[in-house]
Amino acid sequence: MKYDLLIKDGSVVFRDDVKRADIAIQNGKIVAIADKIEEAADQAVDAAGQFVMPGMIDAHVHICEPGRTEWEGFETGTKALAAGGTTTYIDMPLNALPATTTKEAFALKLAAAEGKNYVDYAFYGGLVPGNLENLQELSDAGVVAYKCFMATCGTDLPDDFKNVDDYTLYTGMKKIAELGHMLAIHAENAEITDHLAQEKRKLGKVTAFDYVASRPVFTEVDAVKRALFFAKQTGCKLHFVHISSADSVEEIIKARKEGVDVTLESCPHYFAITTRQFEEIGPAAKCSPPLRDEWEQEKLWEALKQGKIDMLTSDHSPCPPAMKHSETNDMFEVWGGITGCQNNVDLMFDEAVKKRSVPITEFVRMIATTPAERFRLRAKGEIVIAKDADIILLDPNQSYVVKPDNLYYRHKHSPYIHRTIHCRVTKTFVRGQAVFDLNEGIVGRPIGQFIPFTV
Ligand SMILES: NC(=O)NC(NC(N)=O)C(=O)[O-]
Ligand SMILES: [Zn+2]
Ligand SMILES: [Zn+2]
Repeated sequence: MKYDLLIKDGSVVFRDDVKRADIAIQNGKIVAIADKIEEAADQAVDAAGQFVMPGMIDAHVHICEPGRTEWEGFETGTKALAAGGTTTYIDMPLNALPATTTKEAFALKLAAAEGKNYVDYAFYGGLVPGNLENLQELSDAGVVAYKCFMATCGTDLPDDFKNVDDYTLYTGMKKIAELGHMLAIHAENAEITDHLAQEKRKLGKVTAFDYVASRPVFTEVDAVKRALFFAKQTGCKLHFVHISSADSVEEIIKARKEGVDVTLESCPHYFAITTRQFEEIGPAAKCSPPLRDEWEQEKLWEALKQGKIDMLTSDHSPCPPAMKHSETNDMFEVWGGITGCQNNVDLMFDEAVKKRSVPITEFVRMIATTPAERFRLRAKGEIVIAKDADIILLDPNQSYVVKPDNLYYRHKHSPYIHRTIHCRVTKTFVRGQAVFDLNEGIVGRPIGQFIPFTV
């Protein structure tokens, strides 16, 4: 038997342990795992001294194509994902035009994505006021889940995404439950955050600290609690995106114990950047919910160490540089969204595994295994026989400084520029094919495939 690819001598991260092993790949699948595999292969990769793990499944990415490809397109966005160690991503239904809220918009997304992706991908559909009748057709088209905003969205063209009113949230959950689907929620109280922002701006209070103060933790907790209450009424399965506070985590876990089928994600920036650092970095670090102070961040780290964070996602929400600039230094004016997906695996490995001794199996659970299970990407998320060979190599001892030149994004701004990261993704394989190699950069063709979802 001649294999297509052998990955030899690495420290392989399995579900429950890390073991030195060889991995054989044939036709894009993992076909053998053993201490030593002696058979021949077309290609052999020496992974000695490196961790071999499943590629990240980034369940929260905003590719802005079609319609706003000048913000970020499939090609540039997925090169960045591949270079950062992501092998599958789920695209959010907003920032492209039109927003993915009808089957027609879904078809436009699918067509625009064809032949441009370096990693595999699935799509979210949107729940917005007025599209209840479109939820079934989006399910039929293959969306992996639905997404809604309880906060006000940052874009406002006619074809853009709109946040839900209570009626839409409630009836949407009922319908999504009937469809056997899941609703993902951006949970912040729109009315309070909008009014606090207006108050601040009226007083000329427009710094990073003022922006953060306009979106206090309780506005996230409030939205989380209300959504959980609606979930209890409707039986809808929920997933909370980009949770920024330990208080929200606790509410979600409490509801889970009470029987709600609910998960949550958080993002590297909530663990790696504080409000004070946001003030120093400037608009590149603006996002919503905002980056929290040291005390809140420490509580979130505690939650992570206790295994309460189901998954990590990038919330890669890019924009052109002009939108991250304000003539009057008004933090409310600039785009809220972080360009960061390329550094997520190594940054979080550095912060969690290296600096805070989080077990590497826990890290892999958060970046790959749980997202695969929750979004039912059945061929993905784990190094076991018969799964797709979506595999990355990570060198735990290679430090580097993030520089614009290394970034594949359409626009090379990111809050992590100038940051030293003490480990590095060195190779990325999607279904056994190399898409990134540290020495050569992006390699091969855009081989990424759409993963249609069936309930
Ligand atoms: N329109 C956006 O991309 N928004 C995103 N922006 C952030 N997180 O700042 C998001 O996920 O809410
Ligand atoms: Zn959001
Ligand atoms: Zn987002």
